[in-house]
Amino acid sequence: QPWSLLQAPNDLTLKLIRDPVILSLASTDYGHIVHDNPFAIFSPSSISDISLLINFSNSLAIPFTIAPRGQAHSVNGQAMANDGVVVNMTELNGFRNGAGIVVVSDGRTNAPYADVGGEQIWIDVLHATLEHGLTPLSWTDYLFLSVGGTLSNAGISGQSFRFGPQISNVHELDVVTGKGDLVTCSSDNNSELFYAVLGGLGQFGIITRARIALGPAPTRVKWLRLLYNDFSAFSADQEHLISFNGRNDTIAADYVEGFLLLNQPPLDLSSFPAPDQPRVTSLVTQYGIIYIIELVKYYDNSTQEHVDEDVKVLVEGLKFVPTFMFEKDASYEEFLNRVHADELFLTSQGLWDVPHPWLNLFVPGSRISDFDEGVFKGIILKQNITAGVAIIYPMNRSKWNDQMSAVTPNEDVFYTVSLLHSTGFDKVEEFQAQNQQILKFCKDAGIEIKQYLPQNKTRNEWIKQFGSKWKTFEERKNQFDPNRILSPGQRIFNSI
Ligand SMILES: Cc1cc2nc3c(=O)[nH]c(=O)nc-3n(C[C@H](O)[C@H](O)[C@H](O)COP(=O)(O)OP(=O)(O)OC[C@H]3O[C@@H](n4cnc5c(N)ncnc54)[C@H](O)[C@@H]3O)c2cc1C
Repeated sequence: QPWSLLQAPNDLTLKLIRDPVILSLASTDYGHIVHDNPFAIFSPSSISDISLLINFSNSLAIPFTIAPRGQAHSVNGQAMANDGVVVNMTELNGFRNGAGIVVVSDGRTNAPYADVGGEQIWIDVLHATLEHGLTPLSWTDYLFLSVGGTLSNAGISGQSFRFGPQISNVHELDVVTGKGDLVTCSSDNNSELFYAVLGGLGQFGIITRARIALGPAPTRVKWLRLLYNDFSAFSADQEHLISFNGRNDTIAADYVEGFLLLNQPPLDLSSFPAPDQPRVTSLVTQYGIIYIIELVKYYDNSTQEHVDEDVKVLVEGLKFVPTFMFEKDASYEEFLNRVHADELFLTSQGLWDVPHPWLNLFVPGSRISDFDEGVFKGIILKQNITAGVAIIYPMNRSKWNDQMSAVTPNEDVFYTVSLLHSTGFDKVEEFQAQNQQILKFCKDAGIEIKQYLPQNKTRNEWIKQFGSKWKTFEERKNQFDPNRILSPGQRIFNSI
């Protein structure tokens, strides 16, 4: 009943924007595929404004839906609210009435942390913590994402094998629940809400502050790429690299990811040194598909002396194609913020704000070779549409906490596979059809994948996605958002 909003108390009405231009901005996202029109945008100037809005919705006979919008870097309308209200979280930052970013370190006894507003973006968290010689431990590849947005999913990158996803690096949260209560929660205090919200797809409450674990910041990185023509050697080496974790942290890599290089236009080799590009091209042409391990070792003044030796030990015995190892040295920030350079370039070419029919999957380690055969070498290589950026790397399930809402395959090692397509508006359906084909292949082959940043449509698909966690997920919804008003764009409790 969105029109009831027009009878909202004055102090709320003033912050509800119905300007058509602003409304249209909130009806799109990084995917440019789904367009849900909100009734209004809400510009909170304090955290209690969010409580007021939720309380008002709950007071109505038919409540309206509410979607917190971080950076809207979702690709399937997850931060939209059709005929509901989109909360522009960024306003909390603008008015400086949110939690801001406060770094706490007494330098001696307690482990350092940062108290960060849910609306803050990770690049700002990085800058604020680096000023203290500190850094969060777990990252996403791209840093212009909001803290509330990534914690509602998991927040994964090449550091996850070692430190777990970002949701495993949070000590405490402030959350405005779907009942309008502002609650502080942690693993010891209101733990049900804490675990619900982490990976909870925005279903239980709006994160207004997160206490993030920090560690000493390195200053520089050794950044390596190793090329493989054989998938089993590639995946065995990736799994070998992530197995150092916990066994020998001094020589363990700090980041392990992987990419595909496919013999499909456009073959972008700009990240390889110019003199090497011809021989990389020959390799790709010869094999059709090349797998790349991307590996990083951090260092600083105190470890500079032996970092080269550490890297040598790390790559010893790895089975990449001889001489196809590329190494560079970069600052820690340049490495972490690497995707921003691509963003600036793509924006300058008009290729950033285009449709993104992405598919992100978690694949059980025991079936990753079948996935390679059926999907990479099968569906993707054989079809005549370009793969975009294809990422693949393993993670250790032991670093995930099963009490949290986030779901993973039920194996010690599982892989994230991200097919990050960007395309013209006329080609979206072709990519969506390919994504469906991949999901069908997994189903038919009995590969028990989980979607990351899930895009399920039916209730049954959601039940399957959450598996044994579905019952708890549903109970938590009843407990914290009984009127089912939060984040309707995920299409979970309003699915068909
Ligand atoms: C270029 C690019 C690179 C990416 N790389 C990675 C990566 O390496 N690793 C990774 O894990 N992800 C990655 N992502 C995905 C990204 O983490 C998610 O899409 C995330 O949701 C984006 O954050 P956001 O602030 O844009 O969230 P939004 O899209 O604004 O919101 C996402 C969901 O969270 C809800 N939400 C937003 N704020 C809050 C809050 N404060 N409290 C509760 N719920 C909230 C929304 O209602 C919505 O349902 C990438 C995305 C892009 C576009």
